[in-house]
Amino acid sequence: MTKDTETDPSAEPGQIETDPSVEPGQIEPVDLRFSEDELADVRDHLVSFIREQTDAAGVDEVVLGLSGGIDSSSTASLAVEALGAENVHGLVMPGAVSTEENMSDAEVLAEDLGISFDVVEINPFVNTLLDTFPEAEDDRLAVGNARARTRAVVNYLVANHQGAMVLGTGNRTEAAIGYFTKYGDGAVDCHPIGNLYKQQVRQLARDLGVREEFVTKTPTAGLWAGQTDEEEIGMDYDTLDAIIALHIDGHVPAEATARIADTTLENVEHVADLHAKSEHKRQVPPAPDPLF
Ligand SMILES: Nc1ncnc2c1ncn2[C@@H]1O[C@H](COP(=O)(O)OP(=O)(O)OC[C@H]2O[C@@H]([n+]3cccc(C(=O)O)c3)[C@H](O)[C@@H]2O)[C@@H](O)[C@H]1O
Ligand SMILES: Nc1ncnc2c1ncn2[C@@H]1O[C@H](COP(=O)(O)OP(=O)(O)OP(=O)(O)O)[C@@H](O)[C@H]1O
Ligand SMILES: [Mg+2]
Repeated sequence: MTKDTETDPSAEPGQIETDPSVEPGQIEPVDLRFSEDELADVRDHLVSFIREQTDAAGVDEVVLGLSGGIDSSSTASLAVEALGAENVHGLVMPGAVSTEENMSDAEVLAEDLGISFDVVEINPFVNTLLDTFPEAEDDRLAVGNARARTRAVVNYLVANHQGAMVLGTGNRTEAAIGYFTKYGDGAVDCHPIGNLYKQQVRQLARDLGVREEFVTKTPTAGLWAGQTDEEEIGMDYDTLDAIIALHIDGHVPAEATARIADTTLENVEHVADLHAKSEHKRQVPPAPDPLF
């Protein structure tokens, strides 16, 4: 969408900085970023949320998986602000398809934050599963989800043993379309950034001082070799954010959403379909109403 500086208050100089990822002349995305004051309030709010959650659970510590990606980097940074570095523990869990770059970035992030971390190789666990069910070996989704669920087992082993909570790293964009593994990366005690769209996560990450190369790297679930979120979902995150904010959360009709987001009606309908089909992932598993 091209910005109308006459009518768009967010385009006024000084209020919101230009997104450095947008090249001059490139179409600007629907801008969901906070103003400076809003961002400061949101950051405080998320830090307070982590304190409230740990207080309510009666724990001092949190653990979380560190993937080298922006979601875990931002969540870990918020946790350090909320609880202090000594109360945050990272788990770096390489598997058969993790890249060395991401795994070493995860360690760099932990070192930047001054938090303790373990490196846990998940291959032996996943291989044991595949030795038992060799017929699943070529099913990249089933195996990829097993990787995500193995990481959840490790998170909870450490959290139980240390008397800690497991912090989730899910954001609003992923939640809205069910882009997470049920009982994998979705198996956590709370999601501090769970109501932020991806572009707001990027904005917060920069504000928290996360390294720019971590903020701008291509998001990947890392479930199979070469996987990227945007390729699997079929559109870029800025478009996805816009469709979710306008159509799913804002109830703007589909055709108006396509116009405002400068995208196709097919993309809007695809996102609406993903949203509807993933409702079960955002709910507690159902049981029949009691008859008596
Ligand atoms: N209506 C319904 N009510 C109750 N259950 C329903 C259901 N529809 C499907 N199911 C069940 O749900 C299960 C399928 O869900 P699930 O096992 O999660 O699997 P599924 O959603 O098929 O795959 C996970 C997706 O999340 C992506 N992901 C995973 C992990 C991390 C990230 C990331 O961003 O980093 C992304 C991954 O790339 C993939 O696209 C099946 O058991 C299916 O039968
Ligand atoms: N190799 C890994 N080691 C430890 N944790 C992991 C690993 N891969 C995934 N995770 C956990 O699963 C979460 C979900 O992955 P997801 O890709 O959505 O987030 P991210 O990697 O932090 O950010 P991005 O979306 O930019 O890739 C991660 O934030 C992290 O907590
Ligand atoms: Mg990732």
